[in-house]
Amino acid sequence: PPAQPAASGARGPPHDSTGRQSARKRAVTDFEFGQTLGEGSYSTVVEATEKATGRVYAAKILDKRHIIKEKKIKYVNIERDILQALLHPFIVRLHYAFQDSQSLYFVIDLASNGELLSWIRKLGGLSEDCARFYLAEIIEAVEYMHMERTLHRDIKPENILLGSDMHILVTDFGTAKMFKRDEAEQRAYSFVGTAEYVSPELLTDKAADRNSDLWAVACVAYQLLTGRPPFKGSNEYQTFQKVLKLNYSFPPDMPPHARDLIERILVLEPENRLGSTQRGGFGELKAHPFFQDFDWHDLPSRTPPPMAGAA
Ligand SMILES: C[C@@H](Nc1nc2c(c3cc(-c4cn[nH]c4)ccc13)C(=O)N=C/C2=C\CC1CC1)C(C)(C)C
Repeated sequence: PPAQPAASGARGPPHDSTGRQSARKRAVTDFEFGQTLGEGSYSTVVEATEKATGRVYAAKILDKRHIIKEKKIKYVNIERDILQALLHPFIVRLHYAFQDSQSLYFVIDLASNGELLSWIRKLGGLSEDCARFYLAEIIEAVEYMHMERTLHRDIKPENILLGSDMHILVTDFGTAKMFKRDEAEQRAYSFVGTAEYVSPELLTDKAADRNSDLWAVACVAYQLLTGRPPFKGSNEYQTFQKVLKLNYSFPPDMPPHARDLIERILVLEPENRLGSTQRGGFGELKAHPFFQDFDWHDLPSRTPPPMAGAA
């Protein structure tokens, strides 16, 4: 078509042939890549500044040859589809996806305050108020994923990031599972998460469901307060043994309500966990005495408590 006259004023995103509004494609040349933020098993996450706007994002860069060699194409497509489908203030958003000859690029929200794990390690565990606030945000994010028929399957403090406003941003959906609308079976059999957060049923009959994410949330709750996960062996096998035998203990200074909440979730039978699907979901978690007087209304617009260490 003849060159379009330069439109005056701001133009909305161009319309493609079907007239639908389509976000303009981006390319590698639209960005300046900066420091490495994190390394995944098949990816590197780096800072990425969009030249035209100065906006700073995170770019997850995957090496195509490596993905193909390791037969991970399916996981890459799953992650892209799930990131595009999940829209929630506490979940990272995919802004653009493109590729060049050797890499795939996902341009994502930058979580400029890094991984929750770093804060837990730096402070040796959070104050009860901070732990309560961040556990509440994690519960909301996981409850939303489950309502969208998605299992995360690898919830852990490394995958819970903090934005510039210090609210959480859940990430790393490469091993998540999104069930189709009509898919009756809400159990997934193909993946085992990280040893310290994996649920017993995953180790015995490999079947993960929402109650497996719930188990991981309880492990994170324990770690928020104590600075370490409840099940930790000297190697992965030892850790698995501790999980299967429910072999963990609380420090004496564990706040009683927090101990009660975690004890009621770290139960071997998935359906008997507080907050399990069979018991009606996360509502009974939110009603637990640990959250007494906690205001669950509109968490994204609340100011997080100043990050503080356990007393
Ligand atoms: C968990 C992940 N680490 C990370 N993934 C992402 C970060 C991120 C940022 C920092 C950070 C920021 N400031 N200081 C550290 C440290 C680790 C990060 C970010 O900002 N935005 C999106 C991310 C990931 C998007 C992914 C869903 C596609 C691994 C370890 C797998 C690389």
